[in-house]
Amino acid sequence: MTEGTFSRRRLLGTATATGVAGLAAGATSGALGHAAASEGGPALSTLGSATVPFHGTHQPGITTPLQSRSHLLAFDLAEDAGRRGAAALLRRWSTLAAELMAGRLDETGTGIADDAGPASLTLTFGFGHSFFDATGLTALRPEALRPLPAFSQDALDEGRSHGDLWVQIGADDPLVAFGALRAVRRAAEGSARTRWQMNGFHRSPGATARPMTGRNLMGQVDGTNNPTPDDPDFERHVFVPSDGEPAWMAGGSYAVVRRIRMLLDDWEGATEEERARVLGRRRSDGAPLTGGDERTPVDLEATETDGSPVIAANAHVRVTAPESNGGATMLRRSFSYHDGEREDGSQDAGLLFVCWQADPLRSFVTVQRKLDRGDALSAFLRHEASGLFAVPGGAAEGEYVGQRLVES
Ligand SMILES: C=CC1=C(C)c2cc3[nH]c(cc4nc(cc5[nH]c(cc1n2)c(C)c5CCC(=O)O)C(CCC(=O)O)=C4C)c(C)c3C=C
Ligand SMILES: [Fe+2]
Repeated sequence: MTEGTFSRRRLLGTATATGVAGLAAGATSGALGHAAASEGGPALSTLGSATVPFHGTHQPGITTPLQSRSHLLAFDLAEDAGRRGAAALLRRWSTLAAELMAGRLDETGTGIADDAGPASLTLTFGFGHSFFDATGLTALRPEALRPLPAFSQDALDEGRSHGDLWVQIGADDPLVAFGALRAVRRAAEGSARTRWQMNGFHRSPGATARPMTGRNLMGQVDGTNNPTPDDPDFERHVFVPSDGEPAWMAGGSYAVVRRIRMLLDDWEGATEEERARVLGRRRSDGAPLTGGDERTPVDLEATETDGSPVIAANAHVRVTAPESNGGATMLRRSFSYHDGEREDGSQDAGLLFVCWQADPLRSFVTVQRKLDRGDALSAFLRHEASGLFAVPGGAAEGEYVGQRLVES
């Protein structure tokens, strides 16, 4: 993370955080950012002033610490847009993203984010399976983008699934995120129409007494066993290598997006023991049932005195562990959502599950197939929408995202 230069604003400090592991640093700086407004000028806290670079090997919003607000959007190209229209749109979006992420928020043209800093704003762009037919680029569609298989527990709403283009917006301020959303939509006018939009949230930096892994709406500590950028195999698991196929995906990654509703009344009606057994970890502090604290590795071999496994055969952490899936690994970067009440009075709430990997067949599909066959947590979940997107590598200075594809 770097600091941008703001001639119009006074910065109160700096924030440094890189990668998912940097969440703690971001949270701490946010907490310190309550310093009062200085006389004669608006107070821009370290939370507001934090910037994430747009240009680089990888797109932002993948290893960036989770922000507290997100908008996920899919677009379908206008019928007459074609490859040329798509290229022009990607150029407009990239210019916009670079400006907004650097803190030039007046570029939204809306006034919504006036007075705010970029608040770790990120914009990430991807291509769905249908993009390639719509633009005549079918020959360049990656093998890895073939549609996900149907899973027995899927109840997918097609209107809220898939799409030619995908945009992920994240920011630590809701007005900044919404301003970016309006600007992204406006730039698409005439070239693409919104297919679906989902709005997510996560804990605000500084909201906890000490930086810690966030919780989902089931109250579980979620994200503990994510790979981190310091892991020697992190790049290999998450990003397409520089000599990978197709060449335009070098430095890119594949995002699987699933809208997973939680049956919160059922979950909250279960005992604490049952909830722990379902996951294989204690809900209170995220520690594995085999002992230690949140960071202690789960011991999948441990048995009770009667010989039964401490971590049940269908416990979520056993079913999803790389050891149970031939090493399959993904980076989970999910947001919670809440869209009010359903007709039956239950909450329309759950997880906008987003995971990142170099090979979705090897990672997400392998694990989801196993979950589909027998995962205790699945009884409390409903998979309602799905998308798979090829997210190209980051743009170099002077380049736009996806240029290597649409100009090849
Ligand atoms: C196909 C992949 C996965 C889906 C879908 C999924 C849904 C899902 N998970 C939780 C809550 C937790 N998951 C946890 C661990 C975990 N989950 C997956 C994969 C999927 N989860 C993996 C690969 C792992 C890590 C396994 C390991 O190596 O130990 C945890 C435990 C804490 C953690 O490590 O993050 C929780 C909690 C929900 C609520 C959910 C759907 C809504
Ligand atoms: Fe999980």
